[in-house]
Amino acid sequence: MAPSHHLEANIPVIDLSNPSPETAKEVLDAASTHGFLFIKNDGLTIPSEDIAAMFELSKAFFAQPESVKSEYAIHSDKAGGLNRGWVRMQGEALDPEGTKHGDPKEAFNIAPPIPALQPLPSPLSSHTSLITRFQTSCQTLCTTLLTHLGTALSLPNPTWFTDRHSLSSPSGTIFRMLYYPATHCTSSEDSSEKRVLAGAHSDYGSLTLLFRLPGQPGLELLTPQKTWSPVPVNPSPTTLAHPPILVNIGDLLSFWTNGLLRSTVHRVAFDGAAGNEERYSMAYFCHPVDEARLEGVPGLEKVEGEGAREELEGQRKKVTWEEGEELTAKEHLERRLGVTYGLGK
Ligand SMILES: O=C(O)CCC(=O)C(=O)O
Ligand SMILES: [Fe+2]
Repeated sequence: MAPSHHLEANIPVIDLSNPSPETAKEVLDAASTHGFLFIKNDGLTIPSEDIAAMFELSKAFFAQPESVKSEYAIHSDKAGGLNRGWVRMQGEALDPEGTKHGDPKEAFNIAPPIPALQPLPSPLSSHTSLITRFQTSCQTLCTTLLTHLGTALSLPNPTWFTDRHSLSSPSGTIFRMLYYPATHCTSSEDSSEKRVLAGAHSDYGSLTLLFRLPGQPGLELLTPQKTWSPVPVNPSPTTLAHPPILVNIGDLLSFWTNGLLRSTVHRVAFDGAAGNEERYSMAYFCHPVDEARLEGVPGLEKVEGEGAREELEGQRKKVTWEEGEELTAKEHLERRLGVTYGLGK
C-alpha cells in the first residue's frame, strides 16, 4: 500500500460571497482537479454558531446510552425508513474489502425535513428547529455550487443540475452526524501502521459538505499518484478565523460529466499514536431526486476527464452497473447502500 506520510493536499479556498464568472471557474477547476474544494466560511450561508451548536448536539446525542440510540436503528420503521437513523459501531463498512469488521464509528442519518422531519430520539428531538435550519443552509450552499458548476461548464441548460436537486421531490439527500470513539493502540498493533476509521471510498451522491473540528484531522484523499494526502481542517488558521467548509464531488456528478468532475477516493485514518482521541464530524450528502436518470448531460457529450475511464469503470463495477443499463439515482443509491450495509445478501 501507499506510504503513509505525504504533503497536505493543496485544495483551494474559494470565496463565494461576491460571485462572478471567475468564481464559477474556480469551483469547476477545483472540482475537476482535486474533486475537493474549501468554501470560505463567511458565516452568511451557514452561521458558525449553528455549526458549533450542531457539534454540541451531536456530542450530546452520541453520549446517550446504547438503549436510547438503538431504538432508532438505521433503516428501522421507528427511524423513518431506509438510510435513516443510528448506525452502531462497526455497523457499516465504506470499504467492505479493506475493513472487513466494519468501520469503528457511529453515525446518525437525518433526511430532509420535507414533508416532515423524521422521528428523532433525545436530545435531537428537542432541537428540531436548529436541525432543520442547518439542513436548509446546507442545501442552499449545494444549490449555489451546482449553479456555479452549470455556469462554468456552459451547459445549454444552465439549471440542468439544480433542476435535478429540488427538495420538493424525494431524494437520497442525508445529513449525517459521525462519531469516531477514541481507539487505543494495543501493544500488539504495529504503531507505524495507519488505523483506518472510515474505509477508502468515494461518496455516493452529487456533492458532500463536510464539517470537522479544529484539532481533529484524519481525513485523507487518494492522489492520482495513489498516495494518501491529509486534508487539513483549516488550511490557513492565520487568515481564516473559522475552518472553511470542505466540499467534495460524489460519484453522480462524476458520472454525469464523464469523469470531468472527480469523485475522489478518501478515508479517515490515524497514525497508531494519534488516534487516541475521539473525533466528531458532520456530512451533508446532497443527492439528486430519486427519479433523476444517470444519463449524459446535454452539452457534455464530448468532455471526458483525464484518466477517468478506469475510475468510472471501477465505480460502475461496485454497483454491478452494466454499460448501457439505465439507472435512476434511487436505484444507484439502493445498490450502493446494499454494498455498504451488506443489505439484500
Ligand atoms: O469523517 C470524515 O471526516 C469523513 C467521513 C466521510 O468521508 C464519509 O462519511 O463519507
Ligand atoms: Fe466520504
